[in-house]
Amino acid sequence: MLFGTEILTTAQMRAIESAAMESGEVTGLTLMERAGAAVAGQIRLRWPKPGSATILCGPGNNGGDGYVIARLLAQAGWHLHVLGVDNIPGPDAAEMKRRWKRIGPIAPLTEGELRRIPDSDICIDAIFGTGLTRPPEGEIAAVLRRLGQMTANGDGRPRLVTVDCPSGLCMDSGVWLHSGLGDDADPMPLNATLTVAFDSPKPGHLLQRGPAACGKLVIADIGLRHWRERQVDQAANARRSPMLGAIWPEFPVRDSRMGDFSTRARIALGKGGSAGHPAGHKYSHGHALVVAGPAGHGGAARLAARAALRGGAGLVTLCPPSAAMAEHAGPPDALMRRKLDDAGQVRAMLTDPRVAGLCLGPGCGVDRAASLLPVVLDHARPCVLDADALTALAQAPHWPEGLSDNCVLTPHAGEFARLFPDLAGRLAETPRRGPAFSRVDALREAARRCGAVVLLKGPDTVIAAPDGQAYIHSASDVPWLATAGTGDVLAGLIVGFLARGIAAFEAAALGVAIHAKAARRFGPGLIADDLPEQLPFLFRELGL
Ligand SMILES: NC(=O)C1=CN([C@@H]2O[C@H](COP(=O)(O)OP(=O)(O)OC[C@H]3O[C@@H](n4cnc5c(N)ncnc54)[C@H](OP(=O)(O)O)[C@@H]3O)[C@@H](O)[C@H]2O)[C@H](O)CC1
Ligand SMILES: [K+]
Repeated sequence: MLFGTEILTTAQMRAIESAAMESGEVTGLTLMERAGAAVAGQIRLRWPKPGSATILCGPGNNGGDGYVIARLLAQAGWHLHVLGVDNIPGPDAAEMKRRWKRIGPIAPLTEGELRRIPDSDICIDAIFGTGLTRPPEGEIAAVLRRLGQMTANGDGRPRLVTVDCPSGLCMDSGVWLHSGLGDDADPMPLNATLTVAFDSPKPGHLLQRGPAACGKLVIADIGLRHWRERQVDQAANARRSPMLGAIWPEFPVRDSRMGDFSTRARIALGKGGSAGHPAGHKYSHGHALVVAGPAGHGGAARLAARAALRGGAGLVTLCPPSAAMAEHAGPPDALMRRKLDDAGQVRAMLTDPRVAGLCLGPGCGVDRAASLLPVVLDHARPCVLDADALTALAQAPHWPEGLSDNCVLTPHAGEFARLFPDLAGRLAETPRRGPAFSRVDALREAARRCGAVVLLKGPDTVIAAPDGQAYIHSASDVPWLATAGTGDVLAGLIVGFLARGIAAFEAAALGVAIHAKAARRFGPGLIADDLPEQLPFLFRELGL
């Protein structure tokens, strides 16, 4: 299943590029010309009136792209300053450098030179691309630092455009590589207006610092689709490289092999939802249980239950302890209530085969979650474990054993650190070499260890299944989603989808995407209560 597009690691990208060139059907020079033309084209699209540009060219093929851009912008009437490394790069970049030299000079790529030349309308960073393996140091680090200072105000002048990626960012993880020599030796994080990347997004464009560093991300087609599909399929068939996808609902679909988001959502929800059961009974749409906690803490579970209802579960029952029943007396009237005081009562409820999903955690209290958890896990019913259930799980004697792949864990960073302290520790280390340990690496390992689907929440949510399949969902454009209670809504939405019969990995992915879409649709000022109310409109817009 692909929502929108695949994500390629830098190693996969290199392999695809090599396969294309080895086929003899396309040369490296042609690919470089297409890459440079794509960037020059995007610049001219945004700034149609020729202006002034400073182009910084590094020692490898990223620098080669920079020389192509220089030639094409010069031909379009732009006034240019080109700075480059005094080396003999690989043959393609060397040829592009020669072609540029017939048009204009190359000044040394030094901080002093960058200070000397007058400010331009745009600076183009073609220093490092996917070939970066270690932190920039010395003169290049100083250049990058100066570039960061010059373009710190993302909307001011000069604007920063990066070729393939911001230089210094590890494209497999989205973190800046550090020399360990201190701030003055390390480049300042870049803050681009536009990044034009080639063929496919890389994890670093979407994870951690990537979205802020890249600015607007454009993926340019440079004619590698044929080789990409072949390589990705071969790797998947050989089970060498499990799929890493982007859930990118707003992103235009590149080519016909991939369904767009609404098509995928229609297929998934149609399977278990009303489209699949035209004369469906409420139980055929699934019965979800949402466990609530002690009196005074009922809001979180009610939010989750409301989201499960709006998400399309046929029936949702909220299960508070007897002492808290009274506080759940209000709307929605569609919500059933049933008291649940001990593990024996959960066991009795779960003997009903119509219970197709259970949500444990939001507002539950750690002790109560811990007392109910063994029975929930014993029944291996599709479930979402969130919030207090995750804290209880981390303290459980047999953790990380006992889960199954129809279970979704939805930790935020703190809960993830309690569940997988070693993985959280590795993520927190200062990255000194690329490829740095990424959130995708961490989540794949977490899901493999515990045998469940794990979803790490954040502006760059990562979801992984025990077989290694993973998604990145980038929601850096909806910062207003990070507000109290939105996680409870997400847990409820996923359990609603589980109850509809959707498999855990897909239910988690759909839940994350629809949750963010609802926030995007509502806009700033959103509170968690608003999210479920957006769902009917969204489903209608998606044609569900
Ligand atoms: N994807 C495609 O199909 C195409 C990509 N293109 C462009 O090519 C780059 C990748 O080019 P590559 O030459 O592999 O890598 P870079 O240009 O990013 O950099 C490699 C050179 O930089 C040196 N390097 C790496 N890290 C450092 C550092 N910290 N300090 C100094 N120098 C560094 C590296 O040297 P090594 O010693 O490590 O070998 C290389 O000399 C891609 O991003 C696209 O822009 C094609 O143009 C079109 C097809
Ligand atoms: K770059």
